[in-house]
Amino acid sequence: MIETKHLRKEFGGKVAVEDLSLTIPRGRVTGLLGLNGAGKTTTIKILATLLRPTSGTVTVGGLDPGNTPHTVRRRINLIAGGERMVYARMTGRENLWYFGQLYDIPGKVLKSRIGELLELVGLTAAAGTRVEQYSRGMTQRLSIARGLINDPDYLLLDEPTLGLDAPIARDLRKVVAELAERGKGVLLTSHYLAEVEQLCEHVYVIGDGRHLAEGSPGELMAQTGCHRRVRITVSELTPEVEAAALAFDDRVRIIPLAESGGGAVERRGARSGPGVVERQRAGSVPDSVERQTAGSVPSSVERRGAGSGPAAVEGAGLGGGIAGRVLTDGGAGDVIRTGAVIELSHPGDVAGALTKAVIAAGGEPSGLEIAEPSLEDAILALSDRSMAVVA
Ligand SMILES: Nc1ncnc2c1ncn2[C@@H]1O[C@H](COP(=O)(O)OP(=O)(O)OP(=O)(O)O)[C@@H](O)[C@H]1O
Repeated sequence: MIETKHLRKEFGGKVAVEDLSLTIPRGRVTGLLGLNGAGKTTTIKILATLLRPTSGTVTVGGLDPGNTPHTVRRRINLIAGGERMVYARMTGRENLWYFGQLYDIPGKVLKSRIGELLELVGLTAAAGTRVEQYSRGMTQRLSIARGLINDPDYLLLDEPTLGLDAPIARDLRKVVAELAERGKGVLLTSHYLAEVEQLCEHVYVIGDGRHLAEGSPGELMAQTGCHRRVRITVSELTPEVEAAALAFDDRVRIIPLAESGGGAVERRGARSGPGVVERQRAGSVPDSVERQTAGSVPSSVERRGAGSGPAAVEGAGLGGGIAGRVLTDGGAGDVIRTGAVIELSHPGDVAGALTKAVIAAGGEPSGLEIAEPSLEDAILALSDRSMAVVA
């Protein structure tokens, strides 16, 4: 395994990585996540022996790269999605041959390995074409093959699918999963969190260079209180419906839809989180907006207090076509309410039971939306907490 203990890296006076201890075993994909500037690339460069840590230790299969850099470099390789790592004037096969020779791989072994790798990344037919004629996806796949040319035990992937179209990224993910199945230890950083959820059994979340949390994606979501979110739209919110919803679970949030007037009021059950408080006049643009389509994972997630639901929703594509503006505010005196979103973040499968409770109280649901919890929610919640600590 690769192990770091109390890793620290300073650039001048700037601390990029602080007291970071990680374990990257063989046979699985380990994720390293954090917001921009969290220290991911610095960490990966240290593991790839491109940077020396200021203090702390790194071992690769028990070996210290500081003492045996050549041996360690034969056992690891790095693929950085944002960087061109192959030569444009050479063909795919020539690139692999060139990089293979840098590792002193005997000709016969290298020839058959290149054949296998071209096959693995789907470039056999394009092996004789110059890379300058490759598409971005083909170049990226060649970079993966280049990263495997020394048959490393550990592969460090820094944003490997950066800028790739969905189908190409999907193919690459398959290759990465297969590599782990074959026993390679993979460390992955990616801003595509769905990719991380799909590939990683274990994820480290870092912020300001420090360890914030670790666990499976599911565990991280549970740790941060990110649950599946059910939203039921009712075209008319009566006191009975409101009471029934709040009685169903005290985490329920009632979010009236303002049809006219200067604002709306959000009410929460006793256990709901604090959320973000915002005021807004009719017709103005909200500061933070979350948009999502029914049943989808949110495409953008606003920053919010850990564990709380969204504080602002506009045009949320709820079934029934009701586009409502939802705000938090203290006074509801001037609000004409015509309907509401009844929202509940809950670990269980409560959509059916909550809908029944609403109907039993005389409510008429016009839309149901279920949003699965996302790793993005968890990262933002963890990072928000760390920012709060730093501030
Ligand atoms: N060579 C350098 N000199 C000075 N500061 C650096 C250097 N490299 C990184 N940093 C700083 O260290 C911190 C961590 O940077 P790093 O690139 O490791 O973060 P990251 O998590 O990879 O970010 P991103 O997601 O934006 O790529 C940042 O504040 C960055 O500005």
